Amino acid sequence: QFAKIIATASYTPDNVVTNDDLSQILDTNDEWIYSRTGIKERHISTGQDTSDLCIEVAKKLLDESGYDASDIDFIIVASMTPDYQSPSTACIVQGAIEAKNAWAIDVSAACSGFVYALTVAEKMIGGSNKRGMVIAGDVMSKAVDWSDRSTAVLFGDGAGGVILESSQKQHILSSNLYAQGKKANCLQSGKSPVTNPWIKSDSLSKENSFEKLSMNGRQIFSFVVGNVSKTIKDYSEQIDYYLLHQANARILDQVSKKIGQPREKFLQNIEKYGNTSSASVAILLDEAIKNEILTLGSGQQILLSAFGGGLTWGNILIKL
Ligand SMILES: O=C(O)C1CCN(c2ccc(-c3cc(CO)ccc3Cl)cn2)CC1
Repeated sequence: QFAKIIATASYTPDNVVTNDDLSQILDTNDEWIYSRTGIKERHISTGQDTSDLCIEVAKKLLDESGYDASDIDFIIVASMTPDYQSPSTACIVQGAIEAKNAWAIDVSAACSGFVYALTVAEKMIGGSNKRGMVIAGDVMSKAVDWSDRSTAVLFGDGAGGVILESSQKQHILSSNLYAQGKKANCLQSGKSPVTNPWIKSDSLSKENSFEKLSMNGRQIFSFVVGNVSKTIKDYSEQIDYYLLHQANARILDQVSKKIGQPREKFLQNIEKYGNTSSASVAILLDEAIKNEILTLGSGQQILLSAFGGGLTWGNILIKL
C-alpha cells in the first residue's frame, strides 16, 4: 500500500516582527541578523498556541481536499512546543475539527518533526488507515529566552501540513531518519523540573522555572553541514528541488556547495518566517505548491531534509 500527498496548507500568525522591531527590544540590528541568518522578519503569535496554528492548517486542508473531518483516519502533529504534555496537540486538533474517526498522536523531533511525522504517517497508511493529516506546528516565541539575542532573533511561529492518502502508485520513494542523542545538549527547551515531597529543593525559584531554549549554534551548524550533506549526496542526480529545514540561509549555501548542486534548486523562505522549527519544511512545501514552483501529480522529484534538536535529522524523497 503506497501513500501520496493530496493537499498541502500552512498558517502563520498575522503579527509580523521585523529585524528593526527586534532592535527596539534587543541589542541587535537588521544588518547583523540578515547577514548571519538570511532572516528579515518573522511571524510572532499574539496569543495563539501551537494547537490554534495547527487547527488553522487542518481546516485549510479539509477545504482544499474537499474531505469532511470524518473522512480523516489519523492526525499526527509534530511539535517541540506542544500546548500540553497531555493531552497531545493532535488530540486538541482532532477535537476542534471533530475528526471523530481519527486517532491522534504527537511526534517530538524538534526541527526534524515534519519529516519524522511524514515518514511515520506513510508507514501507517494501509488497512483502515486510508487518509491521514500530518501537521507540524511550533510557537517558538513561547520557548525562546527573549533576553538572549543570540537565539531570540532566529525563531518564528508557524504551522504547515499535508493530507496523505493511500495510493496504488508509489510517491514516497525513500525515507531515512537519523538521531545522535549524544548531542542532545546542543538544543534544549522546556525541561520540566522533577519535584516531589521526597526531594529537598534548595532554590525554589529554579525548581519551578520552565527552562527556556538554549542552543549551541556552532555545534549544530557543523553537524548539519557534515551529516546532512553526506546523507543527501546519494540522491542528487534525481532531484528537481531540495526543501531543507529553514534554519539558516548559510546552511543552504554550504550544503548545496558540498553536494555540488545548483543553489537555486534549494528553495528558501527563511527571510519571511525565520526558523519555524518543525513547521519550516511544511510551510516551504505549501508555499512552493501555492506559487506553482511545485505541482501535485506532476512527477517532479523533491527531497525534504530536516535537522535539529535531538539531534535528529531525516530525508524523504518524494515523486509528486
Ligand atoms: O553567524 C552567527 O553568529 C550565528 C551562528 C549560529 N547560527 C545558527 C546556528 C545553528 C542553527 C541551526 C538551528 C537549528 C534548529 O532549528 C537547526 C540547524 C541549524 Cl544549523 C541556526 N543558526 C545563527 C548565526
